[in-house]
Amino acid sequence: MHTPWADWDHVLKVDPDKDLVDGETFDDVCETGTDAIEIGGTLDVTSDKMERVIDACRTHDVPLYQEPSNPAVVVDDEALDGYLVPVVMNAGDVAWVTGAHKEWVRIDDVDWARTATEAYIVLNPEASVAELTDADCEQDADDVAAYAEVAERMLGQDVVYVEYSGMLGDPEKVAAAHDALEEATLFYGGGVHDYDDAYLMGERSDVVVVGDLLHDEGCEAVRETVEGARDGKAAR
Ligand SMILES: CC(C)=CCC/C(C)=C/CC/C(C)=C/CC/C(C)=C/COP(=O)(O)OP(=O)(O)O
Ligand SMILES: O=P(O)(O)OC[C@@H](O)CO
Ligand SMILES: [Mg+2]
Repeated sequence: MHTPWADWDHVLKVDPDKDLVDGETFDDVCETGTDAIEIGGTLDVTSDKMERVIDACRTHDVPLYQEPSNPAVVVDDEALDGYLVPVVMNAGDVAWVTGAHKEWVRIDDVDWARTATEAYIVLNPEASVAELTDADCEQDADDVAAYAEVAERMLGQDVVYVEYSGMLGDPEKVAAAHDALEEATLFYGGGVHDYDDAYLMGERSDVVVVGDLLHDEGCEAVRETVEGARDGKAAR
């Protein structure tokens, strides 16, 4: 699979279980200027909710990826540019490192040409993803850097994802992950609510991921984060 994310500054994570702001449509979502849409989510995600988002986005030319939270919700749809499958480096339950992945590969016919993984380092203990995966979120900057290096060097990961979902993360820890990587792309997601947050994380990562803001405040707010991520990266 080629690595389109190498050119991205910003990704919008659409939770299929959450509504858009009143009056906004996926046409507006696709016009925010984001570089790609990841259809993700943790709780209550079903494949028909996924399909609804895919159908609403398929007529636009924004790259569209599914980030499946478990094998049962993987949607087989040519409208998807591909799948970005999390591997949770600091999960307390091995199911979220290789267990679910083994089951997916055992029962499904995976399209490896369109499938890549994201080596997640989950750092917000309040996030659903932390609870679901029993993640050990107590990681210092040198721990985070070491996980990033293991992901790239030992596990050959192209994407490392520092996940603070629901809160703005510690910039030092994000920078530590970024400094530990040679070729791999660092995604940062969590609590980005405005231009300044996006700029701050754009300076320390390669791709800024925005999720809840879309559902809480809408597309204009998201547009601000696209600018902030771009400007922060350009200032590096
Ligand atoms: C092997 C396959 C096909 C799937 C398993 C993939 C894995 C390891 C999933 C575990 C991590 C996970 C649940 C990722 C889903 C995307 C994500 C991080 C959603 C954000 O969830 P939160 O923001 O914590 O939840 P809410 O915002 O919904 O409360
Ligand atoms: O919802 P937020 O806090 O923006 O986080 C985005 C993404 O990292 C969630 O997986
Ligand atoms: Mg969330």
